[in-house]
Amino acid sequence: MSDDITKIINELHIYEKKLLKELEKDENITPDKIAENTGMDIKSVMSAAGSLASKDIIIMEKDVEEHFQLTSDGALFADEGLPERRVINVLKEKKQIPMKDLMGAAGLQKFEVNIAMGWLVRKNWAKIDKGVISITEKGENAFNNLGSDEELLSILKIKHIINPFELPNNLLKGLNELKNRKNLLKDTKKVDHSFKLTPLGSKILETGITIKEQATQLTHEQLESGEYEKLSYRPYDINAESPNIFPGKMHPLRKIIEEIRDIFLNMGFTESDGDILNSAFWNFDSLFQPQDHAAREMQDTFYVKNPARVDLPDEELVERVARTHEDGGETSSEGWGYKWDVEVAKQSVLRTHTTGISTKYLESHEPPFKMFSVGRVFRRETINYKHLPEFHQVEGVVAGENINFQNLLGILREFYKKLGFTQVRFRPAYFPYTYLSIETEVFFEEKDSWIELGGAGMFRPEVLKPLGIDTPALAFGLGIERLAMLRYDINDIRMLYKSDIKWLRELPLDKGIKLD
Ligand SMILES: N[C@@H](Cc1ccccc1)C(=O)O
Repeated sequence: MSDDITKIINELHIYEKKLLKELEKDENITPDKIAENTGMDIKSVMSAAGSLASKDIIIMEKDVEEHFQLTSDGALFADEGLPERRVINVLKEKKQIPMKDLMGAAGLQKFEVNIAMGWLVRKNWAKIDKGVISITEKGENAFNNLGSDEELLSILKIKHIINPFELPNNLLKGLNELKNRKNLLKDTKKVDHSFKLTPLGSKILETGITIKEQATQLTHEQLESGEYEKLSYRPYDINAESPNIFPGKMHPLRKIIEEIRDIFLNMGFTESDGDILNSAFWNFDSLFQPQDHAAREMQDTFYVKNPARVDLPDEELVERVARTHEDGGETSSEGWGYKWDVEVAKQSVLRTHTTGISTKYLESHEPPFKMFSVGRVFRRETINYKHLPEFHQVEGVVAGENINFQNLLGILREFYKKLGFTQVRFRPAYFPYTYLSIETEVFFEEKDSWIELGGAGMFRPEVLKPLGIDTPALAFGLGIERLAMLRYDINDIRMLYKSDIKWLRELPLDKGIKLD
């Protein structure tokens, strides 16, 4: 216990100690007096007191004192008498006054007439009948006797301010009567604080507190001379509550993109990128996607008006691609058997996938290589909880003599495993540019379902040959937003783009399955 007390004392702020010392000298000391004695300002006294109270060392008591003063109407009535009194003074002799003569007869101001009549009747000092006011017996008696309200009024006239607790009962009655009248009194409330030691507080004082100046900021000299060793320091309460701080951090989508980049870089891939504004040639034609393919339709693809056409690469390459579309060119394929149109290939589009980056890379690099790329893609989708017209893909291509379908499955499995998804499966799919083609799905336990995350396959010779590649090449293009939704447990893809500050602040970025 005494250990605890010492600990509490050690953690007291110097202002708290000063306040306690003052209380030790005089247990009825006021906050103002403490401020005066210690040289602290009153705010510091009150906050030290608040802090002591929160630690149960003192109790803060609040005394609210109410005082009453006269308003200007009140002061007028105190000087001249209440309006009904002034009427009685005249009625005592006249016995009756016609109502219309009241103002002149009793010397009332206009606003006092109604007040006088009201209270004459309420106090039963007069009766009104057919426009004539006549005095009652009670009124006769009142002539010589001041009411308690009037007595209080005359006291207020001299004292100006009174505290109800100081009044005897009869005057308290008078106060209540005056309070019931409109506009005669105003009250002011004064709050006084007083401090009482709790048993813990008394114990602390018994143990004894010493006030030593404490070092708050060390100077270079104090450190150098070793003086810091002799200074006294106030210990910190490391369990004290602290405000929440929300430092800047990476956006969750950016975070997962960075993770994905790390994974591929660590797997020995080279990063590449491409333009968002692309020619249909790179986006579609280089991928052996026929010019009447459904994916090229206006309702799926954003065609750009300005520039409406994009320059094509060198003519020989274009020619090789054209021939492959028409009759298979140098490949053993028969092609699509239609007349290829260079104008269609020149159309400018917002890339619908990142696979065009891979064909461009294949065209300008010699295998063997492993390339990946992360980028935004655009499709004409109606916005809903699952779809956005722009999203991210991670694209990859691996080309070399011995590259095969097994390698593709292995790379995909490895990639998802590193991201924390261990159950991956592949389903047959179709893309015009790959054979074999697959869709990859990962199993998401919390939803107990398989979720489709992207396409992959072995590039067809119709793609590779015109680009000058003679080795096999595997390729994949995987959605990133869906992975982010699984990782951060959100059901609506829009959350990733909404800048919901509460969600962003509270989301733990390291959430997710731990990597090995
Ligand atoms: N480009 C395809 C994915 C894919 C990439 C590479 C090979 C096969 C498929 C898509 O957008 O879904």
